[in-house]
Formats: sequence, C-alpha cells, structure tokens
Amino acid sequence: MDFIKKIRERAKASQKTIVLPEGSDERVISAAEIIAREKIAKVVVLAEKENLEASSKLESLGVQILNPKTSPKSEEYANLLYELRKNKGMTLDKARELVEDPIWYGVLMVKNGDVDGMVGGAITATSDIFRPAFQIVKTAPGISVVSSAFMMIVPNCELGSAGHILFADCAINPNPDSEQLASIAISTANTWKSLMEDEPRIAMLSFSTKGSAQNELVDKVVEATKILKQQAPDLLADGELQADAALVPQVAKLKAPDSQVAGRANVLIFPDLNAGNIGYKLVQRLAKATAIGPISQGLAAPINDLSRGCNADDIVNVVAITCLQATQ
Ligand SMILES: CC(C)(COP(=O)(O)OP(=O)(O)OC[C@H]1O[C@@H](n2cnc3c(N)ncnc32)[C@H](O)[C@@H]1OP(=O)(O)O)[C@@H](O)C(=O)NCCC(=O)NCCS
Ligand SMILES: CC(=O)OP(=O)(O)O
Repeated sequence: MDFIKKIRERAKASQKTIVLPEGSDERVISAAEIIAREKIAKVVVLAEKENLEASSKLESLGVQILNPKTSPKSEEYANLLYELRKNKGMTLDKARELVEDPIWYGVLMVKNGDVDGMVGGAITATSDIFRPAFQIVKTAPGISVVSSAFMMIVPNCELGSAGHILFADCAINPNPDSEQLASIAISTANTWKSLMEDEPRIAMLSFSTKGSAQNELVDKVVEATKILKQQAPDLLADGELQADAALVPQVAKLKAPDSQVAGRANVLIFPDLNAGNIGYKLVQRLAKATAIGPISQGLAAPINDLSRGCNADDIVNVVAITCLQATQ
C-alpha cells in the first residue's frame, strides 16, 4: 500500500475529530467533504453557515459547522485564554476579541479537549497559526524547540526510502542554533519512526562535506552534528554533508566514503529556514513531488499548518497525519 493510502487508513482506524478553522476557503470545504465521505476523521468546520453554500451537503455527511462569533462556548474559551495568558498581559476583553478569530478559537477547542487536533494555514500565514499554538497548547514535555517537517514523495525516484524523504525545518525556526538544530534532528527522526517502517538515516546538510569548506555557517552544522551524536548516540546520523553527498551513492563514495549515512539519507536537516523552505518548494514544484506538511513536531497537542499553495488533497493528507499524532 502506498504511503498516502496507508496514513489515510491508519487515520480512519483512529476516528479522531479535527477542526478546520478556514471554512471560507473552497479547498478546505472540498477537503472536509473528502474526509467525511472517506470517514478519515470526524470534522468540525468553522464558518458562517448562512454564507456557506455547501453547508447542507456537509451536514448531511456529518460535518459540524460552527461560527466562533455566535458559539455558546465563546465565553468559556475566552476565560480559558485569559487564565492561560494573564501573566503575559492578556486581558479578558482582549481574550474575548481573539476568540472570535477562527484560528484562536480552533486552538482553544484543541486545548479544551473538544477536538483532537487542528489543521489551518490554507489562507493564513504560518506565524499566525503557530503563535496561538505556542501560546495556548505549548511544547510537549522534554521539547525545547517546536519545529516542522515535510514528507516529500518524489515520483520515479529511488533516493531516500524509495523517493520518500523528510525535510526539516521548512516552516518554523528562521535561524536555529546548533543545539536547536540537533533537537530538530531528533524530533524529525521521531516523526520518521511514527510514519515509516525503516530506520531514519539523518543528514545534517550544509554547503560543505566533511571539511571541504570552512565558514562559520559550516561550523554551526558541524557543532550540531556533534551535539546530535552525543544526545542520541543510537540514531544513524552524519554531517556536515552536501545534499548530493547525502542522497546519491556515487557522490557519497567520492565525498564521504566512510559515512554510514551519506548516499542513503532519508531525513534531511536544513541549516536554516531559508534553505529548508526554498528547498522543499523547489522539489515540490520542479520534481512534481507531493509535499505533505508542514508536520509540526514537539507541540503538546496536534496543530498543523498548511502551505497557502496547498490543494484539497494536501489538506486531507495533513488531517490524516494530525489524527495519527493525536493517537500518540
Ligand atoms: C513561529 C513564530 C511566529 C514564533 O514567533 P515569536 O516571535 O517567537 O513568537 P512570540 O514571541 O509571540 O512567542 C510566542 C511564544 O512561543 C514560544 N516560541 C516561539 N518559537 C518557539 C519554538 N520554535 N518552539 C517552542 N516555543 C516557541 C515563545 O517562547 C513564546 O512563549 P511564551 O509567550 O509563552 O513565553 C516565528 O518563529 C516565525 O514567524 N517563524 C517563521 C514562520 C514563517 O514565516 N515560516 C515561513 C513559511 S512556512
Ligand atoms: C509552509 C509554507 O511555506 O507556507 P506558505 O506557503 O503558506 O508560506
């Protein structure tokens, strides 16, 4: 069974409830319909029912439609937000205002246990999805930095694990330091283990392979690799590696002949968000890869972002992964 079928089947078996806060977007509505028809998850859509053409069809499929502006839960959520953030300057009035915003309302639904997860970002910038998530659900125990990964599925490609490669961080941390990069690598290895059957093989990417270039940008990755190996000695990880040395066996033989990861990496850790975000979009658009994500890593409850360039199928796939995160 292929990867997408498998995650959708696993989600189906878990029967979680996921809120989609961006009910004004047609792709979100199409995704809600697919999810409900295929019984991948129970869905709550946040929208103004009277302005939603598809409302009767969605409701007949079991999709719940809620308007944060008229919801009976609004006052309860405003109080919850106020209690969680009053020591950071939140007032009750400000909390009441924020609760009317579907993204904040959706995150509060997750925090309150009314749904198992949220997927948004089809029309909302990444920072506006993660800021409320960080402030309200916060990080999972033992996690210092929340990050994200994209599962890239490259057609007709044998590199990685039969064309499946996790890229991180492509959405959250603009310029992680060495400690943070090591932590992102460990989180991404865990994401790989939760989705794939084979072992993660982690490449810490740079524009240098094993000392071929000297620069402080390279030093950051060398240091991150050292920390990663100290903190997670059981993981198969190596760096610093260029992308070709990480992925292509013939290049690895030349550039890093003694590496256990070079030439067979299936997890790529990018040195910063410029590289990660540009890198995933190039592979998605030029190699026509399916890009599933960004899959958040290290939040205390599953809240996931989307690219504003996503289609309905991309949303369904991220919802399926959100259901799997909710079972962990
Ligand atoms: C995600 C992002 C919004 C966080 O920004 P920020 O300015 O640090 O946010 P805030 O200062 O409002 O911090 C909010 C909370 O999140 C926490 N936080 C921020 N980044 C965090 C991270 N990576 N992991 C865990 N917690 C984090 C802060 O500690 C703070 O906690 P507190 O208020 O309870 O003390 C920011 O890193 C960002 O914009 N990243 C780039 C997103 C982007 O544009 N991606 C490109 C397209 S995908
Ligand atoms: C993940 C990402 O790059 O999101 P967007 O395309 O919406 O900026």
